[in-house]
Amino acid sequence: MNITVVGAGAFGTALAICLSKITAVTLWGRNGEHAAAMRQDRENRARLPNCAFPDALEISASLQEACAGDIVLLAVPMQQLKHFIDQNQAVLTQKTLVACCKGMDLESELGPLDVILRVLPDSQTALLTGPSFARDIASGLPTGLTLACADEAMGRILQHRLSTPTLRLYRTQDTVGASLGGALKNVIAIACGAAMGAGLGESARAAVMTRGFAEIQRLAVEKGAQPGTLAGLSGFGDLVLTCTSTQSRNYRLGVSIGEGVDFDPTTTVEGAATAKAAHKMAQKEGLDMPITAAVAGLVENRLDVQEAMQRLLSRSLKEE
Ligand SMILES: NC(=O)C1=CN([C@@H]2O[C@H](COP(=O)(O)OP(=O)(O)OC[C@H]3O[C@@H](n4cnc5c(N)ncnc54)[C@H](OP(=O)(O)O)[C@@H]3O)[C@@H](O)[C@H]2O)C=CC1
Ligand SMILES: O=C(CO)COP(=O)(O)O
Repeated sequence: MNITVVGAGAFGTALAICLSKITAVTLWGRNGEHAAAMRQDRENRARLPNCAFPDALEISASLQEACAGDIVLLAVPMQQLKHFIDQNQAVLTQKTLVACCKGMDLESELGPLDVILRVLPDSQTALLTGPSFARDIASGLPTGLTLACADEAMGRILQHRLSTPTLRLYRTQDTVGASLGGALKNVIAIACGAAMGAGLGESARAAVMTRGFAEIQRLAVEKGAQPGTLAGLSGFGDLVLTCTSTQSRNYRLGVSIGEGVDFDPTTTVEGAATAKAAHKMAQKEGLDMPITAAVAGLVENRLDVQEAMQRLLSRSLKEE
C-alpha cells in the first residue's frame, strides 16, 4: 500500500527517503518545477541537498495522483496547515492523516490534529513528532519518535507501517501531550538560543530549559496532557535536542536575536508563531508562563534579550 508524503520540504523529503526503503512512497510537492527537478536530480537540492533518493521513491506534483494510498503524511509548516486542508478537502477525505508538523495555529491556537478535525471531522488522524533532524532521518541515523493516535488500534497499525530499521516509533494515545510538547519546545529553544547568542552562558541556558519545561508541563497538563508524555520523546526528548543543537532553526533564530543580527525570514521557524499563540492561551487560562511571554516579546520586537532576562530575574522568589 502506498504512503503519500505531502510537502517537499526538508522533513517531508527525509521521511519519504526513509520510508521508501521499506514501502512504496510518493512525495508530493506543490511546485511543478521543483518536482520535476527532484525527479531528474534524484535529490531535493532546494530543501535537503546531498541526500540521494532511493530508486523506489516516486515524486509527484499532482495531489490527486499522489494520494492513491490510504495514509497521508502532512509535512507542511504549521501556519500553512489550515489553508492546505481547506483547499484539498476532497482529496483528503477517507484518508488516514498523519500530521508531521509542530506548533499551534496562530489564529485559532489549535494544534495540528484539531486544525485537521475542524475541517474534516470524520478523519482518522495521528501525529508524528519527537526529536529528529531531517538530515539524520534521511541519512538513516537511528531515531526515536512518538506516534500519537487517539484510536489505539489505528495507532498500532501506523506504528508498524511507519517504523523502519532505523526509525523507531513509540505509541501513545495522548495526542494533547504529544502535540503541545512538540509545539512548545520550539518556543523554549528560541529562548535558549537567545541566551547563548547574548553571551549569558550555558548555566543560564540550563535554567531557561528547565524552567521552560515547567511552563510546557503547566500549560499542557491544564489542557489535558499526561505528565508521562511530556517526559517522553515528544516533550523532554525534543526539548533537549532543539535547545542544544545549532542544527535547529528555532535555536538559531534565538541565537540571531541574542547576537542582534538578521535572520533569513523565509526559514521555517515554528516557535515564533507558537510563542504568540501560547502566550495568548496562557493569558486566557491565567497561567504563569514568563519565558513564553518573553519569547513572544522578542519575536514581536517588543523586548530585547537584556530586558527579557531582567524581567525573568526580577520575579519574586518562589518554591521550585
Ligand atoms: N526539518 C526538520 O528537521 C524537522 C521538521 N519538522 C517539522 O516539519 C514541518 C515542516 O518543516 P520543514 O520540512 O523542515 O520545512 P521546510 O521549510 O524545509 O519546507 C516547508 C515545505 O512546505 C511547503 N509548503 C509550504 N506551504 C505549503 C502549502 N500551503 N501547501 C503545500 N506545501 C506547502 C513548502 O513548499 P515550497 O518549497 O513550494 O515553498 C516547503 O516545501 C514543520 O512543522 C517542522 O517543525 C519536524 C521534525 C524535524
Ligand atoms: O523539530 C525539530 C527537531 O526535532 C527540528 O527543529 P527546527 O525546526 O528548530 O529546525
